[in-house]
Amino acid sequence: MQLLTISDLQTQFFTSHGVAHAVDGVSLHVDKGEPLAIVGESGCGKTMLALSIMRLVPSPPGKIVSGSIRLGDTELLTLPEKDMQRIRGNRIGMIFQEPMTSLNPVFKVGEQIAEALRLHRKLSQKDAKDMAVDMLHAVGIPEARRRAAAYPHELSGGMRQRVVIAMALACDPELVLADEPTTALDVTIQAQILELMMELQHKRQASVIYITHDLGVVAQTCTRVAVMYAGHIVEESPVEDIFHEPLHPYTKGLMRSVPRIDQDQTLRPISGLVPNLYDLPTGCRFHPRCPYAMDKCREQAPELVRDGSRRVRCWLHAS
Ligand SMILES: Nc1ncnc2c1ncn2[C@@H]1O[C@H](COP(=O)(O)OP(=O)(O)OP(=O)(O)O)[C@@H](O)[C@H]1O
Ligand code: NI
Repeated sequence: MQLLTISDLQTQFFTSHGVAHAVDGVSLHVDKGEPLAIVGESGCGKTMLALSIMRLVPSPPGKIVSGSIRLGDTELLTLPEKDMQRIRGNRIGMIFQEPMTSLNPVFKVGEQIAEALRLHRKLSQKDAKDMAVDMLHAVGIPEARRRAAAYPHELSGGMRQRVVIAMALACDPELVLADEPTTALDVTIQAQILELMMELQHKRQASVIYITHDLGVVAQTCTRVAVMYAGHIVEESPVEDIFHEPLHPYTKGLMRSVPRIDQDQTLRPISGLVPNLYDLPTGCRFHPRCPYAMDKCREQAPELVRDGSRRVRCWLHAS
């Protein structure tokens, strides 16, 4: 069953350089209880896709220009702002890279979680406080009752991110948007936080959109992967398929850039740069970096074509 259905979404930035198509005709769905990964290099539109779902695109200069985003039966893009406020933090939880973007430095962490519960779940002061402590305990914070009285700056980065996860999950959201939730943390803490998120996701049957640069990270945790390049989805596949046989040359390049224990440890990033969104190449947006580029790729843009459970935007796979 589909929980989130995005159709032909266009999110653009209007600046003195021109118009950047940050999210350029994205269609994507997430099933109930499913963890979906979105991967791609910096500047491909991953964060703007997530912010579009929350209706938090910085505006101006950004704007959702067209398309549809449905959460269950609710069309989010036409919802009045006050109804959207009831969805944020309640039906949709958010976890960002930097925990301090979600935490208020002047309130105790337990109070911040309790406040969300009072607001969305209409709990009494005491019940909200108790539940906040339970949540801190659930995300593996030791001495949760004592830590609930701490201010964000009194906690380590890893503990702060756990607080953010506790806050994002407190109201039992149907959908969690996690935008590089562990990038700012130590590698060992990263693995712990990831495991914790996935355990909670599984327990609560929440859908998750997990945004990351790192294909390696998604291998064990997600069921499906969407690969973004220059505002487009260029491939979407079940996770086993994408690791076994990536279809798009860009996905192949991303896979090769993942260091593997069983092979040599050298990183082999894709050569060349992500195109400037204000000055896109003709034809396929990846052709200047593509080792398989043909004349056709320079001239005509391929469509995202479905093939069974997979979708790919590449002339090599357009039969
Ligand atoms: N405040 C802004 N003003 C103008 N353009 C912006 C702004 N924020 C984003 N953009 C445009 O949107 C594009 C997509 O940005 P986005 O943050 O979604 O990338 P991303 O894939 O999340 O990258 P990263 O992996 O670095 O987080 C950028 O390349 C840029 O052209
Ligand atoms: Ni981003």
